[in-house]
Amino acid sequence: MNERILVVGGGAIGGVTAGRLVRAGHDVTVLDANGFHVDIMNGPGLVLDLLGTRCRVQIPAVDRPERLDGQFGYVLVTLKSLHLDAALTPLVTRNVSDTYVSLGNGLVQDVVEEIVGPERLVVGIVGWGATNVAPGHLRQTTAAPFTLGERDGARSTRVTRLAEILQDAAPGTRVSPSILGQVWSKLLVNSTFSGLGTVGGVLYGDVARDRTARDVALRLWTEGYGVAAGLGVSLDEIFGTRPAELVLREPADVPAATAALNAVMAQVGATKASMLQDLERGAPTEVDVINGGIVATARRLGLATPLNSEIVAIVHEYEQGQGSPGPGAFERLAALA
Ligand SMILES: NC(=O)C1=CN([C@@H]2O[C@H](COP(=O)(O)OP(=O)(O)OC[C@H]3O[C@@H](n4cnc5c(N)ncnc54)[C@H](OP(=O)(O)O)[C@@H]3O)[C@@H](O)[C@H]2O)C=CC1
Ligand SMILES: CC(C)(CO)C(=O)C(=O)O
Repeated sequence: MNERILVVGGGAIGGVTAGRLVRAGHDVTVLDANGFHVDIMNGPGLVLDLLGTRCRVQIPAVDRPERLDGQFGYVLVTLKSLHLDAALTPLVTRNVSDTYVSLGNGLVQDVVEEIVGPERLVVGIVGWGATNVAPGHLRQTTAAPFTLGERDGARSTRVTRLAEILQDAAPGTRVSPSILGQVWSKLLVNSTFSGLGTVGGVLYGDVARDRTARDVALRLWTEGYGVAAGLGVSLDEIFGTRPAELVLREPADVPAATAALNAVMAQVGATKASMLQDLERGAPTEVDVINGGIVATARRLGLATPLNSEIVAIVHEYEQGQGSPGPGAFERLAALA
């Protein structure tokens, strides 16, 4: 079995994953569009702050697909959604691999599948967080496994072996027989806490500490949960919590839902949403596949998602330079709730 790994997008998630895999002895190449970042990977090596411990790792890297040689057993797709088409189409044309692993947030597996075809798709989600500090410098901020799966739930040889390999980057990595349940559970986390962290300009944990934001968070979660239920997806446990525990059906649910929310925060409270990081460096965000993914699915199902729609609108305003992240956004959302 070909175990060469190509990581496409050597930023926060891809660069940390590649660095950890190289340190564990795997055959890894990174394809990244940023030539300066690539030169550092090939030269002095990436500076990686791994949960408080700094190291430097050299990683073979190229800045364009024509510079890749041979075939790869796995292509790990760790790109922002806006770059998927430009990055993956040339790889498919060059037939570099039979397996592409979609690891982005939101409903990106659908976009990856469109480009690579259903046979070549493995779906994954990333439980841990990282920050792209600067070219050549990445920081892993929280620890949690990857979860992987075939769309049809099969425990194939390729996904089983990939989970073994990725254990070396994120211990606890596993194969799920219901990966779409995982994708949607993660989507609830991202739409709620990345959505609110981004509009408010705060960490996940700060959303839970702010009374107004916390109240909106539980309503936003409940809105997304209703869409997943409408779709018939059975949601998997995420960060040790069953998604139903954060749902508000009546006012009496607030204490238990708040306790469940705090349990999630105990694991990921230190996270700065990657959408917020994008806004801070003036880059477009992934809001259209995160909160926008929920809105689009809801529309197909005839469901209303006012809070998710408002987050999409607010983030687009910020992207266009109208306003900037701050707690005023929590009040704007609370007024809708
Ligand atoms: N950061 C996090 O904590 C988490 C992120 N995710 C998800 O993982 C995915 C990746 O996010 P993240 O690692 O933060 O993103 P980053 O922006 O840090 O990394 C993406 C990298 O891909 C490069 N790139 C852009 N276009 C291309 C291209 N055409 N070909 C090759 N490389 C390209 C970027 O270069 P340049 O910077 O020059 O554009 C950048 O180095 C996203 O979907 C995100 O939502 C999931 C869980 C956690
Ligand atoms: C860090 C993590 C995993 C939190 O859910 C994430 O997805 C993000 O910030 O984009």
